[in-house]
Amino acid sequence: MQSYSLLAPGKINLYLEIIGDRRDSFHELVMILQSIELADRIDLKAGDTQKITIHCNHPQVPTDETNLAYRAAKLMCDTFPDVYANYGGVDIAIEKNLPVAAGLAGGSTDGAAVLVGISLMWGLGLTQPELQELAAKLGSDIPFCIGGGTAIATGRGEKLDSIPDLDNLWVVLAKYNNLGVSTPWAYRTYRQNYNGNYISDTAGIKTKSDRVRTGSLVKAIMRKNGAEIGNLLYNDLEKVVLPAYPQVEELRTAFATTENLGTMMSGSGPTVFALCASETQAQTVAKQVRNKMNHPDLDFWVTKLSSGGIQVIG
Ligand SMILES: C[C@@](CO)(OP(=O)(O)O)[C@H](O)COP(=O)(O)OP(=O)(O)OC[C@H]1O[C@@H](n2ccc(N)nc2=O)[C@H](O)[C@@H]1O
Ligand SMILES: Nc1ncnc2c1ncn2[C@@H]1O[C@H](COP(=O)(O)OP(=O)(O)O)[C@@H](O)[C@H]1O
Repeated sequence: MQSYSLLAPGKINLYLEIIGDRRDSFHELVMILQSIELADRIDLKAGDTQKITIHCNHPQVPTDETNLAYRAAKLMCDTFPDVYANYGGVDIAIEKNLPVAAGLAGGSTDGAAVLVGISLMWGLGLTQPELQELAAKLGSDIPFCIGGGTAIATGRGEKLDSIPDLDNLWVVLAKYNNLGVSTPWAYRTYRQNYNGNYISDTAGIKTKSDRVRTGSLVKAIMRKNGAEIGNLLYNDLEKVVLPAYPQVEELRTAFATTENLGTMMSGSGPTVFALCASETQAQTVAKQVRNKMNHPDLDFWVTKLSSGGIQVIG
């Protein structure tokens, strides 16, 4: 087939602990990543000339070689040059439904969809581990985006262990539409302020000596116990993003005054989310926070947690 349409879901971080600083300029992490149903749509087709082209309906998304979808296509062209020569260029249309620079892996999931789509379009038959190995070359969150669901991510975020998928809960997302947080800035600021927390140095990684606290959250996820999961949400990057963006802290406080399972910033932010037991609860939380904040630039989404990653829809 010469064209494919794919859904590229976003993610939230149920847990993000920075446990070390690495010599390769990345941080050593323990995360629990969770797909959501809110997704971009990617339409791929073979181009007429040996070129990669990107179209996107969102003005803040670059359509040049910095787009992660472009970089994913380029990686496939460079890795399989003979196949590329037979198929001509790649034409990519991105329908952006995920907010941009939001901590929801918007660019990463588009890149993941392009890897999956090109593998199908060129008949490469790459397996999930093979796709994830390619994905790790593009960004730390991209291997997760391929398979999605619920996973423990370690290393810089690219080493994945699946745990039973959580798809029985709902989530409200809120983000100021004129505010984005740069992921490199968030980690750099963390390094500047919290580097002293690391005490041992093994194999080029300075690590904290105290134990990672994901155990109880994993158990709560296995039991699908929403109340426990909500109590155990955690994100180290809140320590740098909330003080620098008081309006995000205010939003988080507004969420905390409503009836939900738990609230947290996702990834490097600035999206704040609340986990909810049902769609009705999620709609009520969104309405209450919208009324309380009464801010024209604040956008809300109600979506469900999802067990799926990149999905081929046509
Ligand atoms: C913070 C998280 C949480 O899931 O997501 P987002 O908020 O971006 O969605 C991820 O760690 C983001 O992963 P991703 O967006 O793929 O980051 P990358 O492109 O690999 O890295 C961007 C930059 O962030 C810093 N970085 C990233 C990952 C990591 N483990 N340590 C780091 O220090 C590095 O400075 C790196 O150059
Ligand atoms: N396909 C893409 N979708 C969105 N942003 C992209 C994409 N490719 C590159 N970018 C760039 O990546 C930056 C971070 O956006 P995004 O991936 O949505 O956020 P995050 O890393 O917080 O999850 C954007 O400001 C944009 O310049």
